[in-house]
Amino acid sequence: MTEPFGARLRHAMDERGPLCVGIDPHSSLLAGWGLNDDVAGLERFSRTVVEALADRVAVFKPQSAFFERFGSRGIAVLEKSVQEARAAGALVVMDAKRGDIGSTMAAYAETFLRKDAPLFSDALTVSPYLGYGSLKPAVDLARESGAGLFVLALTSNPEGGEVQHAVRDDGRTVGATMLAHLAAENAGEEPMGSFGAVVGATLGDLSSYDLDINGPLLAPGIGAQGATPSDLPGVFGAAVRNVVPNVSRGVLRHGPDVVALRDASDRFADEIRAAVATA
Ligand SMILES: O=c1ccn([C@@H]2O[C@H](COP(=O)(O)O)[C@@H](O)[C@H]2O)c(=O)[nH]1
Repeated sequence: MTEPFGARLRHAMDERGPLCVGIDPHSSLLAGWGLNDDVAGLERFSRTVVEALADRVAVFKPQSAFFERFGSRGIAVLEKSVQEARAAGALVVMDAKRGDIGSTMAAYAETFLRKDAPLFSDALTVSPYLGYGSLKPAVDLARESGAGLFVLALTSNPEGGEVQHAVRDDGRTVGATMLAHLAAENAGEEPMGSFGAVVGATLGDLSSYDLDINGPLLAPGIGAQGATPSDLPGVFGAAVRNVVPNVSRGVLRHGPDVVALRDASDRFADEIRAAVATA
């Protein structure tokens, strides 16, 4: 029986630190690496990132969009990247942000969370904005497979607030409601539950939100979006121990040189460790 994602993630964070590096093959990055904006360039880029960093980061987060734009051949590269990263000992959070009515959500869950699926990943990002309950098939299959979910709660982009800060009839914001659903999923789990939230590192003081969901908080926004590791304690308060900070372009722009990629990743990892230690 596979250990649940929350436990596997906690061990990986304790061993390697919490940094999550994104695999985001933007066309501008491919160009910056001297690669063509084609499937061969995509493959070279992804393989280089995995080979350079799989022994040191806790988590990779491939951004599915950058692979999907090449159609079936791009998806084949994504499959290979996921499998190589997992085989090398890193956890993989697939950033595909799926969300749909429950019956379709079940098919998305089969795609990423069924143990024998070609794109099986340790966790998947999902959108709850068709209603949290629509995610139930993914929650159920994740539990069965020992996988996890990261539910968009308070996203890093400035436009997110019009939906996520909207106040409901019960006085809670939509984002707070998502956090409360996740706290319920994770109740009683040790060392932490497998159902995480996406909460942007860019958002400033979030002390009006209860981030204590007994699960991981995936925090994009460091680097290219302007947040820094030293912002983390101020944004997350006591919940910072459960934060998995994501950096994509901030690391990837240092490629294709493997040593430079490792140095950039190690620098972010050290700064994050120091910031969390002060909290
Ligand atoms: O709220 C969110 C949710 C997801 N993302 C994703 O994270 C990375 C961030 O990349 P950077 O290059 O470090 O800015 C990217 O894949 C986004 O789709 C996010 O930024 N914010």
